[in-house]
Formats: sequence, structure tokens, C-alpha cells
Amino acid sequence: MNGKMEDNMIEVTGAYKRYDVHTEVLCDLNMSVQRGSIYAFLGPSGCGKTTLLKCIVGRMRLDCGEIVLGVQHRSQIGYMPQETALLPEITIKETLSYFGWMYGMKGIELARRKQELYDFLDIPPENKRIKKLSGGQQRRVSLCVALLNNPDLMILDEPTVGLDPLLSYSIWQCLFKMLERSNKTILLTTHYIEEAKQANRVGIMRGGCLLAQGEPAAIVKEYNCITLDQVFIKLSTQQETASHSITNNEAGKNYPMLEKKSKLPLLEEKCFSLRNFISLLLKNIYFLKYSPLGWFLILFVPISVSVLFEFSLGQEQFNLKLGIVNEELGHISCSNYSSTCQLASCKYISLLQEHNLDLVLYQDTRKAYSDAKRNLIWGYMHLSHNFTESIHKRMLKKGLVDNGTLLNSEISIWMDMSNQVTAIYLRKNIYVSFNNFLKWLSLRCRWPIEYFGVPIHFNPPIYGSETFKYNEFSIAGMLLMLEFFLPMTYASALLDDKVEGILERSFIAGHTTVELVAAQIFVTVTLFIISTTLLTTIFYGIFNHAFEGSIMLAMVLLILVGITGTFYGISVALIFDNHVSATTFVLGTFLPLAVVSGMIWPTEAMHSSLRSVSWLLPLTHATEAYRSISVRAWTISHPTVYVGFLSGLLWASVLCLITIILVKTKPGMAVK
Ligand SMILES: Nc1ncnc2c1ncn2[C@@H]1O[C@H](COP(=O)(O)OP(=O)(O)OP(=O)(O)O)[C@@H](O)[C@H]1O
Repeated sequence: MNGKMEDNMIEVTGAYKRYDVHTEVLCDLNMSVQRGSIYAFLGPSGCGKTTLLKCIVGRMRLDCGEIVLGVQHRSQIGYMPQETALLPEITIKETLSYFGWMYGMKGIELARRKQELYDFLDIPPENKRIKKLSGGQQRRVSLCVALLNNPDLMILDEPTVGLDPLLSYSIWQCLFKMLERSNKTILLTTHYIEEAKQANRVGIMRGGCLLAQGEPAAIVKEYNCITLDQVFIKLSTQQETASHSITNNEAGKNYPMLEKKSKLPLLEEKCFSLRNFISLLLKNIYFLKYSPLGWFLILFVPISVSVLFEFSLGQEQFNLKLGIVNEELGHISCSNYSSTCQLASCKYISLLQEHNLDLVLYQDTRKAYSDAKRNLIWGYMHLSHNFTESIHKRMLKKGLVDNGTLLNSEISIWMDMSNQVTAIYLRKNIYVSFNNFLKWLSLRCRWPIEYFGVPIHFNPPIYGSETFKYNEFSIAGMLLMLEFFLPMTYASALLDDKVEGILERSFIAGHTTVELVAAQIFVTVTLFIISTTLLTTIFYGIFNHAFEGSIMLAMVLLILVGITGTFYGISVALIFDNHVSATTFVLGTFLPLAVVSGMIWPTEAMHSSLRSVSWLLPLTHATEAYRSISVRAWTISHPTVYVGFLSGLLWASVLCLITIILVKTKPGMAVK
């Protein structure tokens, strides 16, 4: 350290920085901040103050130039960002515990420091939640966080912006006290000229250049002015005329670029520290403690979705109205067939009733047709006036009967096919009832049943159950879909932190992206293990869905899909800068994924072009593997199962890679 640096806490030489070729923010900026002083950066909005501070705290790299600091570690810097950047839901006490953990402060040490700062900054009772504090109180808590670890260098980005004069005054009083008590160095930005006058030294900044720096009174004298406002106007006019504006084309051409990236002023942090990781977990626990929506997602969504799924999908349909025009009976009802009734039509109708149908008797087909047209019934059937006799003849003579008998033994049906699911359900019941009717008839007439039944015999199933239930098919898809998309909702907390500047504050305080992603994965995996356990217990333990294979294997597959979803969620949170865009994107991917992954309907039924891309999707093979484990009891050695695992692993790796790329390249995550 040279002699000059011994006196100075910050020295910036020849600093250049731009976001893109059109936005040159810092332009050959030179400045120095003496130890044990308050330095106020004065400049209009957009002149580059925040950019310079971010370069000083090592969150941005200069394109050219050098920054030398009198401290080496992040823990020696206290940073207060422009926005409050505190979790609004949690209390003051919890906020300080979270940062305290990060700085390795515990027990008595933390309690003592907190008490000191509470008195010093006049902090409200510590059990108050941040969102319940006034704007000024929130700023004081934010300052309290920045001072917690007793840093040597304080960097405050517009600490008084938007505050009333009394609050601004109280914050300045705090700064003076700090200077007096512990000889700290304070660098702050402001665009209030009156306020800047109170600092030991002022730097006047405009268009990315430092126009002047020194003691306020000395600057006023040097430029032959009466007030600092006049100095600012004079220097700004001079800068305009000298065409030193950063938007100037020539400036753009002469913009120097280093071949190598400029050095960061602070030492690199260890990429993973257990202490920092635990502090992030602590923050997540505090967040969940006050988040009814979080608990809703973890507990209520799996419970409600599984219960709703069970009771609304794939169940028997009740009380479907079907019209009957039975000419054999005329006006008499035969809804209760008894052994005294000799009519075959009545027996058939009574067999139909076993399927929970609501049969409506009609005298003629015209009225039945008109009711079907008005959607009062789903369809109607017609049985002729001598159905019993004709069906007997037809069976006995094996179909070799006259046309009239053939016609009279036929049951004619007209159906409303607008709702295909209901119509097909009705058709199935009409066929099944007729098959049972034929059995009954052959038994009654002592005919060999083999002659009259449909000559197809279904043996006990090789896998699965004989009765068709749609939810037995869709349960795999539903579980995997929840596993994949639930972690995305947890990732919204990460997006919140990013948008509200909490993430940036954490990085400046010393957290690394590795710790952040690791904590996010840890919390999400823990939460979705709870959700998965709940879901599987409800489906297989309470609703007794068939599960033939290894539960452990199925759980591992679900967790693998959950991890894939976690990386997907983190990537979405990193890509987008607001909730609306992120939610729109997630919804936009949810629907195609649900439709094309064979979750709602088998992939075998898809158009060949879709089938050829469907297997590329993250949930297609996993769904098939889950079905094979749960219904066929296949093990990992079967290709369908291991391909499901391999596809899951591949997708988890691809999305993990995308997360790493985003972490390393996205502004706000990576140092740019
Ligand atoms: N991430 C970014 N990408 C592109 N341009 C940016 C980005 N951040 C800031 N800028 C631009 O850089 C310039 C300087 O911004 P900066 O935030 O440093 O100004 P400031 O002096 O701190 O302003 P304020 O007082 O309003 O906070 C502005 O013109 C701004 O639009």
C-alpha cells in the first residue's frame, strides 16, 4: 500500500464503464475517499452513481481503470442499497438473525450489537414485521443491517431519497455519530445539494464524469460561487459546451477497452461456505413461517388436487337419463322386473337399470325424440310390440327367420353423441346389459350359452385391473406433472428476491451464487418430498389405488422429476424479471407438456409427427416408467423403467447446465 492509499479508503483511477455501446456510464472517472470521512457523491438521476458503487463493492467490473480499497473482504463493507431490499414478511429480529448468521455473529455478541444499533438508530420493537414499518423505519432497519457487522467502510446508495426532512436529518445525525465514535469511512450518493454540503468531501458527478471534488466550502470558493448549486450549474454548463457528454459520438469512438477484464477490488469469496448456506436456509424458514401461500402450495394443493382428482375423474356416471319406448307394455311400467313377468324386454330394461341409469318411459318415439333434442334425455331405445316372441324365435332358429321377426327382435337406439364421453359410457352399458340379457335368456330357455354370447373371452389380465378407470391411467401423469410444476411455484420466492433487490444485497454482503442455488435446491427438494409423501399416501394409502412395484423406485423417480422441475423453476426465475412474464411462460409450457407427454391420453393415439417429438420431452419416458413400476411391478432392469430414469437424469443435467450458464451470465447474478 503506498502512502497515498494509507490515507485513503477508496481510490478510483481512470474508470470507464458502459452497459452497451450506447450507454457509457462512467467516463475517465477519478476520485478518492479519505479514511474516517463522509464523502457525498452528488449528481442527477442516471449520472452513474449506483454503477460506480456497484463497481466499488465488486458487483460490477470496470471496462478500464482501477479501484483500490483499504479493505479486502466483503465482510468489512456495509452496503445499504437504494431500495429497502429486506424481506417484507419477516420481523426485524429475524432479519438481523439471518444477516448475523452470515457474519458469524451469534448469541451474546449478536444480542449486544443489536441492542447498540437499536438504541443508536431508534429501531422499533424487534418483533415487528418489516412490511408493518413506515418507510423511514424500514430505511433505518436497512441501515442497521448494513452496520451489523461493524464494517470499516459504509457505502450508502441514496440513504435519504424520498424521506421527509426530519428523517433525512436523523439519518445524517446517525452518520455523524458513527464518524465521531468509531472513525468509519462513509461513501454515500445523493442528488440533494443541500444534504451533500454536510459531508466532509463532495464529488460532483454528471454524465459519468467527476467534474470536481473537495470540501464543499473549498469547491464553492474555487469556482467563485456562493452556493454549491451554483457550482453544479456552472460545471454542468462548462461540460455541455466542452462537449464532454458521454453521448458524444467521439467519446464512443475513443472508449478504451482493456484486453483483460479489470481486477475486482475485493478478494474472491470461497464459493461455498456452510455458514452462509445455513443463513440462507434460515431466511427460507423465516419466509415460509409467514407464508400462508407457501403452506397452501406444500400441503393444501397436493391434498386438494388428489382428493378432487379421485372424486371427479374416471368415476361411474350416475342418473344418466335414457328414454325407453317399450311397445310390448303399452302404458304399464316394467321398471321392477319380477319372475312373474314373462317379457324379455322387461328383463333387459331391469338389467340396464343395474348401471345406475335413470330410465324414462315413453309411449311413442316422437316424444322421446323431441326430449332428446331438448337435451332432457341422452338418447332413447325402441323395443317392438312383440320383442319377446321375436327374440326367442331369432335365437332358437339361429337367425334364420323372416325380415319382420329380425326387425322386431332388434333394439333400435338413437343417441345424443355431442358429449362423447357420456355417450360412449351409455353405449358400453347398453352392450354389457345386452350380453347379460343373452346369458339370462339362454339359461332360462336352457340353451347352451356358448351359442348366443359374443365368442370372445377375456382371461384375467396379465397386468392391471379388468375394470376400466380413467384415473388409474392418468394417476402417473398427474403425479409427475405436480412433481415437475410444484417446484416452480417455490422458485417464485427467488424471483421476488431478485426483483426486490434482496438477492443483490445478499451477494454484496457475501453470499455466492453457488450457496444461493444450493439453498434453493435444498429447500425445494425438502418441500416437494413432503408434498410427494402426502400425495402418494393419499392415492395409495387412502384411496387404495393399485401399486404393484417398488415404492422406493417410484419415489426416486418422482424426486428426480422434482429436481428437474426445480432447475426449470430456477432457470425461469433467472431468465425473467417479473412475475407476469414468468407465469405466462410457465403456463405456456404447462399445457403443451401435459398434452404431448402421454399424461392425459396415450402417446399411441397421437399424430405420428407429434409422437416423434413427444419422447424428447422431460415427462414422457418418466410417465411410462412410473406406470410400469406401479402397475406392472417392473424393476430398474427393464428398458422402459431405466429409459425413464435416464431421460429424467438427462433433463435434470440439461436444466442444471442451463441454470449454471444463467448464473454465470445473467446480469444481477454474475459480476459483469
Ligand atoms: N442494467 C443496465 N443495463 C443498461 N443500462 C443501465 C443498467 N443499469 C443502469 N443503466 C443505465 O446507466 C445509467 C446510470 O445508471 P445508474 O443507476 O448508475 O444511475 P444513478 O446515478 O445511480 O441514478 P439514480 O440516482 O436515479 O439512482 C442510466 O442511464 C441507466 O439507464
